Amino acid sequence: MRLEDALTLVREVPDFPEPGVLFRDLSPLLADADAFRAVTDAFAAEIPDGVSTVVALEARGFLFGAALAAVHGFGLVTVRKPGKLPVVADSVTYSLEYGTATFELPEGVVEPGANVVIIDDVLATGGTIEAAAGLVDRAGAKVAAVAVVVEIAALGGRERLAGHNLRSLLVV
Ligand SMILES: O=P(O)(O)OC[C@H]1O[C@H](OP(=O)(O)OP(=O)(O)O)[C@H](O)[C@@H]1O
Ligand SMILES: Nc1ncnc2[nH]cnc12
Repeated sequence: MRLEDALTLVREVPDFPEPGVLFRDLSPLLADADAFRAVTDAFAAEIPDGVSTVVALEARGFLFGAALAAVHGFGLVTVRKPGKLPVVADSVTYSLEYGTATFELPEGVVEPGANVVIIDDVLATGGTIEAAAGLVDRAGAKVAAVAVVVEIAALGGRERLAGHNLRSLLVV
């Protein structure tokens, strides 16, 4: 399936999870095997040479990050919401379009000096990815690229992540 056809499966849901938010729901895209594969392959084409590791962000970033890592041969690091990891290297609290959250990085899985790519489903304000990039940076690794399926341009995430190599498959 062509990437542009796969991306037509992103669904818009008004007023979720709170009034005023237009939620971009990737469930229909994930449910279509050809579309999911097209997105996974499109991500792979965006990864710079020298990247060893995919850093995937809980929860929806896990889906795309794990598929990319498994199909295209990268290690996978999961950045998790609090209370899930038995051994935590570092944590950060951040705000996103509709609230605040905390991320934790597992101990001993980000190699200092490694080149990593951060994968998530949606870039909105950029708070989530900025927080994850901070964890990677403090672990001594390099964020070689950041890639998302959907970038919501009006929310300014790209500006907030200035200086990062940001790749978006769909800008809305
Ligand atoms: O650019 P931002 O304004 O930071 O928002 C983007 C983040 O919001 C969503 O995650 P959410 O925390 O809702 O969690 P989920 O993936 O666990 O559903 C989405 O998956 C991104 O991670
Ligand atoms: N509008 C939105 N749709 C889906 N995920 C989001 N994360 C933050 N804002 C979002």
